[in-house]
Amino acid sequence: MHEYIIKTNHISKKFKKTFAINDLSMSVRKNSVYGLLGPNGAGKSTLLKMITGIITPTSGEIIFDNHPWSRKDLLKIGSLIESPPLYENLTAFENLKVRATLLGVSSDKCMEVLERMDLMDTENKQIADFSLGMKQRLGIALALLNDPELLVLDEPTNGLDPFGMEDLRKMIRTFAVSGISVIVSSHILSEIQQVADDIGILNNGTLLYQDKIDANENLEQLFMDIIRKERAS
Ligand SMILES: Nc1ncnc2c1ncn2[C@@H]1O[C@H](COP(=O)(O)OP(=O)(O)OP(=O)(O)O)[C@@H](O)[C@H]1O
Repeated sequence: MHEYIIKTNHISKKFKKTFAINDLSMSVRKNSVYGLLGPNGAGKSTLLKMITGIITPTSGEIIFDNHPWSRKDLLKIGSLIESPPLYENLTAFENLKVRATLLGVSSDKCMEVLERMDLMDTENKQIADFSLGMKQRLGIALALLNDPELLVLDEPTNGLDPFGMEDLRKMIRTFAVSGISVIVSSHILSEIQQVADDIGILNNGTLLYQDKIDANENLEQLFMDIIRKERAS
């Protein structure tokens, strides 16, 4: 079995004259949670949009499961980037059913992902009556419909209260143990510390650090040191 679900080899993304991502090489281990950290504007969303095919790299290569990334790999990649694409006038189940029909996936699968995201009792509730936390979880349920091998979550806890954050953290951990690798971005260090196996620290489009993280590490100190050093150079 190959060790990495995704690797980027020297990828860059240039918008007009500026590089949002500059010569970035990262490796995400299979069945792990990779926490992508970086201050606002560091390039986190740009990187995740390249992995999920929303934008194309200006240069470099993305390797998915040991072969060059192609659009058909999107069938194995689930994502929640920015806000979840939900129809406010439909129920949770109906929202799932729309995507399931497109993917040729059964109604049973819709129920399975609802259960997995702890939304069983809300299947007939309209999205307009959903809390932000429920919407985020439904967004992830949508991303799970095609049984992805990689789940990409861009700041999924944004705007959630501490309970909502904790719920989501627990769910993210269950993905890694059930064979779904996860990339999750955040600028909240404690969030990432509690959920990630590995971290990458991004600043100004450059990956400054990538390594395993354990619960005892002072991530805040590490993050501040790395970013300060970079800003001083
Ligand atoms: N479509 C675009 N056109 C021009 N510049 C862009 C575009 N998308 C992103 N950028 C620029 O690229 C840089 C990185 O932005 P990006 O949104 O990837 O950062 P981020 O780390 O996700 O930030 P945040 O934490 O604030 O969401 C920023 O300077 C941003 O202004």
